[in-house]
Amino acid sequence: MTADSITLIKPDDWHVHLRDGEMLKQVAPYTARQFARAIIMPNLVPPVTTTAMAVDYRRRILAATRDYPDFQPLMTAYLTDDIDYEDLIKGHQQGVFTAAKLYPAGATTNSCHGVTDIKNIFPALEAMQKQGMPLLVHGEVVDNDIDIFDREACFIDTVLQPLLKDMPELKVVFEHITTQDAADFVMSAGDNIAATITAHHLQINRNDMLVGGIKPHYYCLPVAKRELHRQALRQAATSGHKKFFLGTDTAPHAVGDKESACGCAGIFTAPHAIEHYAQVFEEENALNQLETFASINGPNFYGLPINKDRITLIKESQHVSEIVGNNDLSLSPFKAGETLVWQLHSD
Ligand SMILES: NC(=O)N[C@@H](CC(=O)O)C(=O)O
Ligand SMILES: [Zn+2]
Ligand SMILES: [Zn+2]
Repeated sequence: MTADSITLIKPDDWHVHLRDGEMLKQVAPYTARQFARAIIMPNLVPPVTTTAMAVDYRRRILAATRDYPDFQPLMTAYLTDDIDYEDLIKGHQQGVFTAAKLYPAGATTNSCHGVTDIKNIFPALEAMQKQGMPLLVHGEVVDNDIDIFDREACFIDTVLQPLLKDMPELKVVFEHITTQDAADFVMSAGDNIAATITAHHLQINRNDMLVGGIKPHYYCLPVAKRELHRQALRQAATSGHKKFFLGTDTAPHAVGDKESACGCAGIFTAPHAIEHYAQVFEEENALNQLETFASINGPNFYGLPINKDRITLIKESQHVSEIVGNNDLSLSPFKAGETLVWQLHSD
């Protein structure tokens, strides 16, 4: 390993939105090019709630990534108040569902079919706990009287901690954490609790989104917080601690849906995901921890094998396209128009 080139075990992305239809065809190859496996989020319209739907969706993903035949999508179920938990567990046992996702109803994009009260899904959660099937959570409360910047911290106190009291063995991934509160909570919790951290929450704080004009392409949920939280996330990610791993939460929306009077939440980080992370780790003098975060902690938590392939990143600057896609569907990648330090070497 030299300072201008690093080789890593091929990474996995533990939080990805690939969407469907034309969008799926456009975005999936970016993820498949860099990552061996990806946890596929189920918030389609309609959401992926049954094993049969997941099998179909996986087929469409494999078709969209046929140029990368080794890419493995890992499917998740979207939990609803009336989820059929026998089908859910059967899907897990058959190897279709790797995990299940909890969206509090109304918390984020396409979450209107989400769970209105966690008690409604206790039978499913009890069965998951017994099976060792991970629960992935969008950790924000939705109460109107809770400030948007406090919604993650409030979720810990009012939902997550009580849940873990009732189900102390449940495996939980606290997705896309954005606060020091969440990082501290995960550190102090049992080994059954871990967290994903996005590249954008390591790079931007709320000033980047709001100072000098509103930047709709930096708007996502959970929303970026103040600088001290970004620093806490950088510390957690680069610590090498086994509880933190890579999950981009790449969440593409058409440019017109982002640049709108009521813009959608989600940042499209897939095109240069691993390169964004490499930049952060280098800035923190922690490139030697990148492999642990990107390629080892995730599979260890999920109980999956570590990948055998490797990737190489070279220190060679590159320009991020302003727009990708076509006229019918154009997308703005994270850091559009800017220059990146690292480049994924393609053979
Ligand atoms: N992160 C986001 O801002 N948006 C995600 C949903 C989510 O992960 O909350 C999306 O599906 O667009
Ligand atoms: Zn989310
Ligand atoms: Zn997401």
